[in-house]
Amino acid sequence: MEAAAPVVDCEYLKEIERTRRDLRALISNKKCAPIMLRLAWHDAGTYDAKTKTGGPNGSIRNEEEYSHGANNGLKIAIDLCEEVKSKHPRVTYADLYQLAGVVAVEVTGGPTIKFVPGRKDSNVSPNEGRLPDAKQGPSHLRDVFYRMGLSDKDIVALSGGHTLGKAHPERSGFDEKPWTNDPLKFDNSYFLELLKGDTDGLLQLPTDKALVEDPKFRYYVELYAKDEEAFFNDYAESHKKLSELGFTPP
Ligand SMILES: C=CC1=C(C)/C(=C/c2[nH]c(Cc3[nH]c(Cc4[nH]c(OC(C)(C)C)c(C)c4C=C)c(C)c3CCC(=O)O)c(CCC(=O)O)c2C)NC1=O
Ligand SMILES: [Fe+3]
Repeated sequence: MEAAAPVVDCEYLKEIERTRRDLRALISNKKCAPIMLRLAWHDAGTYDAKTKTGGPNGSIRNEEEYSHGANNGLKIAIDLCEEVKSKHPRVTYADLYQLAGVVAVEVTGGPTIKFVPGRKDSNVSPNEGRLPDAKQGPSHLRDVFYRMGLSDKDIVALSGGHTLGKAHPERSGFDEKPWTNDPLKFDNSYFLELLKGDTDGLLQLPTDKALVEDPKFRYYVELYAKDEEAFFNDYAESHKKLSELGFTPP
């Protein structure tokens, strides 16, 4: 059942700013920026541009969806967001999760991303299998991200979000390793590590390695490794695009 879109009036905008402040405190105090960023992507990354289904609509809060294999561990982030939601009930889950992703990037030193509120919640969860499979390569990445309506540049820029966090064997089966030496600092070090190749103690998924194997992807990896400002600008643009898939700002 589709809920109504929120009325984005002056009061809603003030509530969004109060929510942003609470998210800044929560994410800083609990050092949970990586999992909050992953939650925001996993809600948005189900979008299908052809059928206009899925996308940033808060549906990941439903057990049917957070129980999907690719979402293992995200109930932790959903429960942390519930603490904020209970203080700001007017804010939709769809807006809350995307605002959490924007704040997660900001508090770890990444680019400021302009947040446009107004997403409506949906209780309809897409079937499992819309998020990319980390064990595959370039053509799979293109299949999944093109389905969302995103580009090669978006794929590489968004993968740079792996500058934060680490894998957890009990969630994805990968070794408990970060991608970079400072998993709580948002910077372009992920791309420098990709070009270095394997380093003991650091993680590179097959989909990460795909970015240096494919010449079109590699062009952007080399650009972002040498120019952090170019990465920040492109990341901010791709992050906003992903967080607004299927959403027409009021
Ligand atoms: C491009 C393909 C891609 C794949 C296949 C992917 C897969 C992937 N991402 C992460 C963790 C993971 N992912 C991310 C940001 C992230 N993830 C993501 O891919 C999507 C959503 C499309 C799959 C995007 C587009 C972004 C962008 C910012 C963070 C911050 C963390 C660390 C979380 C933590 O520390 O708990 C894991 C380990 C989960 C765990 O064990 O806790 C895996 C298997 N990430 C990818 O980029
Ligand atoms: Fe990821």
